[in-house]
Amino acid sequence: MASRAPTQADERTPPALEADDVQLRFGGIRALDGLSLRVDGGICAVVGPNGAGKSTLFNCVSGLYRPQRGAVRVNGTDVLGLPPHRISALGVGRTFQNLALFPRLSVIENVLLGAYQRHADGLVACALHLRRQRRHERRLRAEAYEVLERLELADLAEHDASGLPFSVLKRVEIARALVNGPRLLLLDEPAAGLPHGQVDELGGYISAVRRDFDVAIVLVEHHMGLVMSISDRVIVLNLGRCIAAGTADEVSADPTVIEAYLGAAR
Ligand SMILES: Nc1ncnc2c1ncn2[C@@H]1O[C@H](COP(=O)(O)OP(=O)(O)OP(=O)(O)O)[C@@H](O)[C@H]1O
Repeated sequence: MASRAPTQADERTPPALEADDVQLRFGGIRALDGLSLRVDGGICAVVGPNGAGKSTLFNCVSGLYRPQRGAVRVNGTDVLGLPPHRISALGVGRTFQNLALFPRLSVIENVLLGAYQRHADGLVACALHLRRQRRHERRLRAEAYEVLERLELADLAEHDASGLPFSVLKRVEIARALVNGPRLLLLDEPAAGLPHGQVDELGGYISAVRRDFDVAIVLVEHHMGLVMSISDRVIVLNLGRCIAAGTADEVSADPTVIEAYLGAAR
């Protein structure tokens, strides 16, 4: 495909995600050590050896951790110090390394939990206005159902999460992360625990979500086959810093990256 010169609109669009000199220490451990990176859109993989700071980065972006220094911007808005539900309302959805679904709730109830997250600061007001609350609940349920339909999961809406295949639960978790219409979706190791044969299918699914929901996706992933096949860009972290960024081919040929992985394996 021929490349085109960036337009003025492109230049004005803030990055989907930007981290600027972020530092987060746990006691003597520097989990993020002056991390800076920029994600403009598409599918961007964040990779790196164990302990590089990948999950810590996600936890800072989604408001679970608060760095001691630096800035994190989502679509140009500074999110540091905001609580998770405010960040969710600003258009950030995420999944977790270990499935965070409630097995005894139905698929749609699990997805609804994602929608309630956006309204966390309005719950008391809702409780005081029950009729309005019921209308509100119906609207959220309709939104959740629509996401399930778009992800071809609507047939399972009333099914308990328990008993569903692991690969389906992964999709339900993605549905929950999409219910608030995020502009940035963080996927934490989506391939973890999947048999090898199902990883390609998951890759196709993530690419379809990116297209159909018009959302920028950042994924932390150890499965290099998945990273190489779906990522527009790859960012490599080591020891809490960004050591390389580029296409999958560029970073996999980068001597600094090879050394970081070999060093971690020694
Ligand atoms: N809550 C915490 N308390 C103390 N140390 C932590 C905490 N969270 C992360 N760390 C430490 O911060 C560093 C970065 O951890 P992080 O989980 O972000 O790495 P990662 O790149 O996601 O690793 P992995 O690929 O193994 O999941 C590690 O040394 C880890 O032990």
